[in-house]
Amino acid sequence: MLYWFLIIFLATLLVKVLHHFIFGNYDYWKKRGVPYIQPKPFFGSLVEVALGGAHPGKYIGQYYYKFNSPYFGFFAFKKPYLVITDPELIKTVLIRDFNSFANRHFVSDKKIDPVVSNGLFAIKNPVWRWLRQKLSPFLSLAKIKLMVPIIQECNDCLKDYINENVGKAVEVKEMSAKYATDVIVKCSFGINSNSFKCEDEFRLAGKALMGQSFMRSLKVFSYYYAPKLVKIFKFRFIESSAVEFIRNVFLETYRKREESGVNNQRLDLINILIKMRNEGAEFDGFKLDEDNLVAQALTLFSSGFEAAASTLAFTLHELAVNPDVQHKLREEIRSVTATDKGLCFSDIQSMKYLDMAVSETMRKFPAVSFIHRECLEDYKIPSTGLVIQKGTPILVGLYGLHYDERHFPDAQKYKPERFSDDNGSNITNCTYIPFGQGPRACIGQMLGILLVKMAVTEILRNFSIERDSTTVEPVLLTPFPIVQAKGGLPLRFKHLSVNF
Ligand code: HEM
Repeated sequence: MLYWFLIIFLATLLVKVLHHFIFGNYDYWKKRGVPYIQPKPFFGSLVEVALGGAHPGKYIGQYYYKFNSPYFGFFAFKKPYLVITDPELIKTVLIRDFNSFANRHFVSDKKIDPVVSNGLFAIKNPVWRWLRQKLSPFLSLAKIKLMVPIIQECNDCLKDYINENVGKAVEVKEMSAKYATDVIVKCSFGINSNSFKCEDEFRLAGKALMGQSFMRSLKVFSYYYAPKLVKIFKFRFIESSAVEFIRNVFLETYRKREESGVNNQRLDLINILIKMRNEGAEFDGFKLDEDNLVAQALTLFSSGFEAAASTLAFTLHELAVNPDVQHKLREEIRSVTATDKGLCFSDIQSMKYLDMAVSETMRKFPAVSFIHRECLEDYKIPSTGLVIQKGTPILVGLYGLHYDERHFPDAQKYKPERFSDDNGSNITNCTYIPFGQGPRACIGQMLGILLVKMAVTEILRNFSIERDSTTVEPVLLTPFPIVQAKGGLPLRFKHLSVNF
């Protein structure tokens, strides 16, 4: 009798343990009355994404219409995540109650990746707030204006490159990545990376950062959705070769600059970091030692060039497949800029249609799919009473938000007019957030926009942009976490018959 009792007891225990291992707490959202994406045993709700069958932003985005709720849940393996969809709630999380959500949900483990974890993107509050305040002067409006001549030099290289390739199919994503690399490296470090002239090491480092290999995608996926895999396999977010290259270049430039003395007129990133270090800046045990200096340089480079390149490439694509928009934009550029002169900041700022076109690109193809936050203390949502538990990852999905027909009717269409003075003022707050929102929004927004606008202006002043026979429209996104078009973005450039 005892024997049978023991067997039944052990069998029940085994079933329970197995059930927990496979299904975890998959009733977590149900118990709280939150609609959720049904999980698959063990893997959770993102199996299709993890297996490379769907772009994460588009995959999560499709559920915006399925649930009539200000939020919905999903499971990454067994961990519950909350996606917030209601603009008021997004405003509450990103701005109003920011202190309860100040950190990005992203692995930040100094033992596994000391460089990335100490960079502005990954570092946790309160060190984050202190660091952000210190780095902000590098990307202030006054500094951005001083960067115009530097960007113009990179623009000239871009123009030469297109001139050499007129009439041929040009992969504009790669072209835009070269240009954005040159701009960010020159503005941050004062170095010419010359990506158009040779397969420069900065460009190679960029490719290592943003490549779409299986391993790269797995690492990016794990940093957001499978932190345990990061810990078990000690995944470094960025390839060691890329880190080493940037470290060497950065420190060499840093030391040379330190020896020659800081020129206060030229407050690029290196000079700002030298000043901070000389002032003995330190907060809560966080010091600007060499590793932490390199971390900031690498973070700005890696966060900046891909997003800006993606925005530029998709803008060029949309201009090629919407010739009426291209024509209208060229007319505006023609009316504002002089033929024989470089571009100036006020010209760029004064072009309303240019701003509308770039804004519409960032609505249709936000370079970053999700805004990630982590709940830092149990938090009761005022409007519904749901308590978000401490440690819960919160997502705002830009592909859901920007394609929501209630806010952007005919959302699949490229319509810069959505952002005209008349229409733009009707856009509901926090339904259009390509740079995120609140204190932790993109620090490089002004530089990113400026470099995109200057390139578009220079290209349209000199060339017409046309489809190639291999251009795919509508664009399909690859299933990788980094936003990329399937089959690339091939286009052709022609000289304008009447130059201006
Ligand atoms: C068109 C170009 C760009 C787009 C669309 C873009 C988009 C974004 C987005 C969506 C975020 C997350 C914001 C949030 O969590 O609320 C972000 C963060 C960030 N971006 Fe950008 N970005 C661009 C250009 C740049 C550039 C040029 C730089 C640097 C030179 C840069 C540096 C950063 C950094 C460091 C962060 C983390 C900020 C923090 O946590 O305090 N970005 N960006």
